Amino acid sequence: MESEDNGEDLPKGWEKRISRSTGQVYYLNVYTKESQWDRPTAEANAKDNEKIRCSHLLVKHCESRRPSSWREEKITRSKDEAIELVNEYRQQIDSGETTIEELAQEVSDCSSAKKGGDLGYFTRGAMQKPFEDSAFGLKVGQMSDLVETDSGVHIILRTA
Ligand SMILES: O=C(N[C@H](Cc1nc2ccccc2[nH]1)C(=O)O)c1cc2ccccc2s1
Repeated sequence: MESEDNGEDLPKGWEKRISRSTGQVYYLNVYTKESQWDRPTAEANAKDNEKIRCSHLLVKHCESRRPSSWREEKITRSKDEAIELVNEYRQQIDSGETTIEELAQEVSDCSSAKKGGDLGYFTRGAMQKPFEDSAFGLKVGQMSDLVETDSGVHIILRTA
């Protein structure tokens, strides 16, 4: 017998949602962000295609894979200077003076700067490994320490 929605708790890892277009109830796997119409009967598993969402601030330097950005045609700062800058930005965020989204819009050398550094949802395998390892190690709402990739020096905020 299909278990009616008699207010019974959902199996772990599922959330009940209402479709904005049809008003129908559907169920969201909170790990993979996949959704389904049928009421789940088993725990959601965080398959290896788990999706998370992050925003980040990137400061490139002369050794970056592509030492150019919307901000600067030719980026010449040294890696050490980039690290110093990111540490300063981190302090401004930690002090509450600004947010990573606000700061990313002004100073991030990634094209995601236009969207406050939002990279959208992604699974493992999508981003450079050091970035992925840091991002998937964060809890939602948590900010990373400095992360170095071939692109430059990042601060990451996991948003979902
Ligand atoms: O690789 C990108 N941008 C590069 C810089 C960069 N390198 C990264 C490495 C890891 C994560 C984000 C990164 N952004 C660039 O502009 O030179 C991306 C931009 C955007 C924008 C929106 C959503 C995803 C992405 S990934």
